[in-house]
Amino acid sequence: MDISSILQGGYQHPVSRSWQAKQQLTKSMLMYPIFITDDPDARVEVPSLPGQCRWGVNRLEEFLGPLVQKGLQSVILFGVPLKCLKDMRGTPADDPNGPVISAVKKLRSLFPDLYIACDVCLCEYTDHGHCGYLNADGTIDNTPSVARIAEVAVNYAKAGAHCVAPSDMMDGRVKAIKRGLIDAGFGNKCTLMSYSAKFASSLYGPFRDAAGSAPSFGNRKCYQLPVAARGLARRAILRDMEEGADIIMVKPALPYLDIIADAGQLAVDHPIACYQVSGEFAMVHAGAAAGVYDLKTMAFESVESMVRAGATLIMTYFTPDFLDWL
Ligand SMILES: NCC[C@H](CC(=O)O)[C@@H](CN)CCC(=O)O
Ligand SMILES: [Zn+2]
Repeated sequence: MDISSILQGGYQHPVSRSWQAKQQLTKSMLMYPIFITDDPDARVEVPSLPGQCRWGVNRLEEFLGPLVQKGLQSVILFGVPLKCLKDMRGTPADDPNGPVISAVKKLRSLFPDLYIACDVCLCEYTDHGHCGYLNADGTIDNTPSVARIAEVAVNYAKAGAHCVAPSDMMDGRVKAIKRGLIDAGFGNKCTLMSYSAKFASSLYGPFRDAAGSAPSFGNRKCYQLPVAARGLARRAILRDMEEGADIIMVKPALPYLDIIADAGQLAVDHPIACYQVSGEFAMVHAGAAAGVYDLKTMAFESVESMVRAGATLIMTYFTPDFLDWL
């Protein structure tokens, strides 16, 4: 046999196999999405998201303390207000006493080294459940939506967030947020992580259950990207880079590894993030429960594919598990 035919000698041992990955998954690459509700003492399990809960601010130390001890380095907050009065502009989004701003302040004091990102969107706070303002005909009214998203982002930065992450997909929101952060004196203090290539995926269901954020009518196909739209994703990534995004995110992740790879080539000097969304997480659990594969093995296989595609920051609900497994 020709010498060039022999590859197995390079990975016959677990140690030499570990060297074959260009980048290893590490704890610092994991950002944990967490749900904060407006009952301060709540701990409410989310049936469609195995092991995940909606937490009240008074329970955050009990929830995150052990994870911080195991090496948790970053979280991204999602507000789940159940007692607020939702309206067409998403007024509760930046309520100074609301779940997100209260949690940012609490976490900053509890865990000074924890990196705190805030998802910025209106869908959890609008009475219609869309991510922006609506025109009378039900279409997105982009300009006022962008102004409101920027206002919410700046208020999260003022509350102490290290990062704001607009998941709304309104056109031009990155530039508006960046301008707002600069004008408020946070341009050099708060990271802007943009959900640049975010697709109108069918994999958001469990999240919408958890957050109560499903649109009351229609869908998000006029502002989230068409699932087959590689060109639009590339254009959105380039646009957000130009508008001042510090981190570029692709979402969902596993069905979009090609987009993650594209992002790494287009935004070669930016960190590339990806979000293993709720439906992906539920799928991995469902397959394991059905006996198709071992849960831990599949969790690693799915997330390591995102690392291989070029992601250096991964939002995943498996974060607590990986803190034990890594
Ligand atoms: N701002 C929209 C929320 C959005 C998807 C959606 O409901 O359209 C995601 C949160 N950023 C869902 C994330 C997930 O499914 O885990
Ligand atoms: Zn939204």
